[in-house]
Amino acid sequence: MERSVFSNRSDDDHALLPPSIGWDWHYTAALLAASIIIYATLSLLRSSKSYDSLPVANKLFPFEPSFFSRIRWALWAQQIIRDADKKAQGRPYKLARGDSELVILPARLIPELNRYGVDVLDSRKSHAFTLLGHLTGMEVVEHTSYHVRMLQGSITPALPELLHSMAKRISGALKEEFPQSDQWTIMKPLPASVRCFSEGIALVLYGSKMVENPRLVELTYTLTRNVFVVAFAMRCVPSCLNRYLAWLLPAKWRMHQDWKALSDFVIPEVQRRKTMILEGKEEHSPDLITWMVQSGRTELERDPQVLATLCGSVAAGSTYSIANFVCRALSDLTSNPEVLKAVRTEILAKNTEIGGRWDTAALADLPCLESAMKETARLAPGTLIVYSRAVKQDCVIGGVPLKKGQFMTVSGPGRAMDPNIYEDPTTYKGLRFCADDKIKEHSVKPFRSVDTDILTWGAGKWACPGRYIADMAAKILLIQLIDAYEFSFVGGVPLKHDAIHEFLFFHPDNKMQVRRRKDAVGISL
Ligand code: HEM
Repeated sequence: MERSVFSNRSDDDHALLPPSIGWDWHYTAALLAASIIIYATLSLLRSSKSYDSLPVANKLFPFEPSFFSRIRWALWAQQIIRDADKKAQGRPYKLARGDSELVILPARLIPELNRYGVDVLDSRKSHAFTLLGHLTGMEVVEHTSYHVRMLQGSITPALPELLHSMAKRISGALKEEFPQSDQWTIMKPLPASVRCFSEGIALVLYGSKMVENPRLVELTYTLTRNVFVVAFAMRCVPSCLNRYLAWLLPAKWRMHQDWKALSDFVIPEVQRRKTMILEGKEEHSPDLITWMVQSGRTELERDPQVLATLCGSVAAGSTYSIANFVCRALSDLTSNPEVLKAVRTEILAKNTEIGGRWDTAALADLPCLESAMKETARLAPGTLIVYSRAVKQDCVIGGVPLKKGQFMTVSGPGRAMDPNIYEDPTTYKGLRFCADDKIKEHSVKPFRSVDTDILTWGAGKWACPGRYIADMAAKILLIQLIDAYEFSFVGGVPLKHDAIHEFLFFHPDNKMQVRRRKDAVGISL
């Protein structure tokens, strides 16, 4: 009997096998059916293990693969949360985000939530999870809040001292990045604003000497951009694959280079400042590195690599957030010329009153600008879900059982668009907070304060620790832009905000027209 050169089986052996066993569609169909049954059973078992009976948003049927929730959330988060809030009518529900099922609690429970410590509801773990810390190089924020403590306890009180040096850097960048012509010029406001704020943030992070290095300032925004590209793209991919697929992204490689470059700047500087302290030659400089070097108590807080990573993570949380906010505020003011006029009149009057000598008290005394900023933040917050926490211990909040390992959060629009709190909530009313009957109530709740109705900064002990910096930096840019420029939309078409996952943003490619105002007084802070 002749044998195939490729096989050592005889033809008789083949005769014993069922014909074309590998490709028979019956077997394929049986395999598929078995997989579906196993998957459905596992899904049902998983959902039967659920400890609550909360309705689930963004899931079409109980055993829908989570990949579909992921993609829908990445593309249509605004619509999903709006519909879910409407259906829930202030009751808790769950949101299938694809990476996990988040329990969405109503904002009225925030006072009760605030009573729990980080051992029960952990913001750090939640931030690291949301921004894929293991892929973006920011995993360390899960283990320490040293940078948060320094921002709250050292940088914020030093802001009056930082005002003029920050204003100088932002104003210098403004002249470079915004057109100087009095003819209408088309430009992209987001990248221009990002560069302005990177100057201010780099000053806060590294101090007045290091900020002179343009590459370090550039890293403040390129690292941020790459971190977010990696996080946004990989949030669309099942968790088990993202560790590998991330390497297909050019942004991931660029991000690695940026982290390395940042460490090369920061680590020697940390060592230098440590040596100065040992030699009793401590320098006074109100910046994050100086304070972190001076105050580190634990091994982690003294580790130069950790300090470099914490600086990078603060940059990631700040530059684009402020720039997005300011561009949305400008776009809202451009759509509402009567509000812009009131804000401009107020700024010019204040400038005259103080003889052009701006300080933090003057910045805090602009009720029309405050109101316009609050209204922009109310309608287009940086993120649709706020107060996100990882549950570290079983607990019951507002009658809802939360289990260790779950994530909980609060819907921002659910509160900020509530018609019981805001009249005509979907309409932009830039001066709503400084109207005669509201000004008293709102003067004690300025833009920078934690306001559990608008939730711009989250709430509680772990609300945004950079809000005072953001408020000051945003006002420095807005005041100068509003004095010096007129704005209009290209083709007269107003700009909308974009969203990816829960993040709302002003698209970097959005264009606006600007021209210098002939009667600008040239405010300089
Ligand atoms: C308009 C600009 C900004 C907005 C809308 C914003 C908003 C937020 C929100 C909603 C949170 C989460 C709070 C929570 O979990 O309850 C947060 C966290 C944070 N923000 Fe901001 N932020 C802005 C600017 C800044 C700036 C300028 C800095 C620093 C200079 C900063 C640093 C941080 C940090 C470090 C955290 C994490 C806090 C933690 O781990 O607990 N942010 N921010």
